[in-house]
Amino acid sequence: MIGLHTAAEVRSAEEPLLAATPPGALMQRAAAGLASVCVRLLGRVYGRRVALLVGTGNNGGDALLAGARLAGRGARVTAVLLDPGRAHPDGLAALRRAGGRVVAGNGRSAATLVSRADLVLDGILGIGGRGGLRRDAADLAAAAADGTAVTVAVDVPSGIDADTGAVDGVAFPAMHTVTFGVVKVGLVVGEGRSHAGTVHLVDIGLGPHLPSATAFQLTDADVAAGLSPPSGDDDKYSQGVVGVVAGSATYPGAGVLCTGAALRTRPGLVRYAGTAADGVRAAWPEAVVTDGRPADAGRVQSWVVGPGMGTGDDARSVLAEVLATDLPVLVDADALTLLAAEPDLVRGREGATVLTPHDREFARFGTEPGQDRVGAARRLAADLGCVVLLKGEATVVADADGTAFVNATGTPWLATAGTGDVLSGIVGALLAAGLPAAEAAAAGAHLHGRSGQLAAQHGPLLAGDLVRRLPEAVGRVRGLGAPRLGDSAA
Ligand SMILES: NC(=O)C1=CN([C@@H]2O[C@H](COP(=O)(O)OP(=O)(O)OC[C@H]3O[C@@H](n4cnc5c(N)ncnc54)[C@H](O)[C@@H]3O)[C@@H](O)[C@H]2O)[C@@H](O)CC1
Ligand SMILES: Nc1ncnc2c1ncn2[C@@H]1O[C@H](COP(=O)(O)OP(=O)(O)O)[C@@H](O)[C@H]1O
Ligand SMILES: [K+]
Repeated sequence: MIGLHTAAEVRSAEEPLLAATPPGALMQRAAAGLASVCVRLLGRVYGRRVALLVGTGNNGGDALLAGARLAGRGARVTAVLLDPGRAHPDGLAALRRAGGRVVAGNGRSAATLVSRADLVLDGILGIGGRGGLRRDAADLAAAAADGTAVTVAVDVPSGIDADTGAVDGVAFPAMHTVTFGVVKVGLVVGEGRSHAGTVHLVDIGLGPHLPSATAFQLTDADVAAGLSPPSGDDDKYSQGVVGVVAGSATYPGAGVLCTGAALRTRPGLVRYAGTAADGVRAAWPEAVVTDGRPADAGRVQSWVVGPGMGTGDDARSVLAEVLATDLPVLVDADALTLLAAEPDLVRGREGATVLTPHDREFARFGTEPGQDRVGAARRLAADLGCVVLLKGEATVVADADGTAFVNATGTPWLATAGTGDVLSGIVGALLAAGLPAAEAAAAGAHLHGRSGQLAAQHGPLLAGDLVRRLPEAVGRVRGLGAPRLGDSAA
């Protein structure tokens, strides 16, 4: 698991480390790591044009010291100072000693220089930044975006909120972010994620001083740990039986996709109850199907309720029936609309409840998610005593105790009808397999994203493609690679 940290957590870890290291040593570690990523990105350093955007804080100091290292290897480095009287003195001196040039950042010539550079290093603001970029800085960020340079943010893209990823106005558009000590939450979620590009982590020794993280990103290995294959003692029941209430006579597709996703994630047994029974039976002969109520379906270890089932009285009574059990229940789509009108249906449930809203469904519970998506998911989770999975480019999962996960997988091609129904089936299967609810939701989002990446390798994907690629996604996450003809079934 990758811990995601806030600026305050970084500051608290820096304090003892700064006290225990010689003055300037930490910044030199950061600058060395930063320069080495820049060297890799440039390939050849000698003669390349490097522009440093330098603000008034230590973030600008990092850029200047890294620039000095690049100048020492023959790069033509120019520092563009946003506030020439307040640039980091040691950094400035080092750059000058290495033969770098310095210009003021408020003229047209500075913008031209930036637009013609091979590499632009953004050292305007780091974790001390507040709010969006001011005029001069915003013009330079625009020049970098319009030019052909590789754009690299120092620690965080200037103008993003390091804790939330929120952008107030303009922020630096980085292709790469070289971040120090820990991955900041704001680099992987919301607008911060798209401004950060590829994140490179440079170890500066913060580890022993860091408080435990409360937000995490799962890796393939973390997800694989929850996906152990069946043992010789297992039978179709012991793997966890999923109950699906989804789709309707008018919209059978949601039932078909959700049931298929549950089957393909953990093919023990899936029971379906609902009015799309004929469609589900035809698509998935492996499922046990009834057109009756959930109670008629037989025993299950988790329920998935909501996709395409409608919001009428019958749907409401089915939702209430499922929520009255003490089993884990995933509530999605139409069931979320019903629940938003009666949130007490989930407060105080004995079994876990996972809500999987997209932004519009989330807003039905009272407030828009806004730019702090982790905070918004945490607040709703705490209010309702549920796990909240807030969908998006980076899906966020929050547990009622504040533990959060930000998903690292996926592709914008997932923005197509029915992919949410597939996610519900995947998470339902993981809940039935016994994973704790927040982990099931986070692992489900991870697998869903991996399946999306596989399905989108050669172009657009449909929700059904996601279902088909799920076994391969599970195999890849477990490190098994793509199966070849002749491989043994074991
Ligand atoms: N403390 C340390 O020893 C280390 C710090 N590091 C670097 O230091 C950075 C943090 O440095 P600082 O605390 O100096 O903070 P910053 O470098 O983020 O700069 C803060 C300064 O910018 C001004 N400012 C804030 N918002 C602004 C805005 N919207 N427009 C214009 N000016 C604004 C503030 O008044 C303050 O003077 C980290 O992000 C990292 O890059 C690294 O070198 C590692 C070691
Ligand atoms: N731009 C995007 N980038 C990555 N994933 C996305 C994007 N837009 C949507 N998704 C994902 O696609 C799925 C869409 O779910 P949802 O909106 O419920 O669709 P539906 O109701 O049609 O099934 C979610 O898992 C969401 O995270
Ligand atoms: K920066």
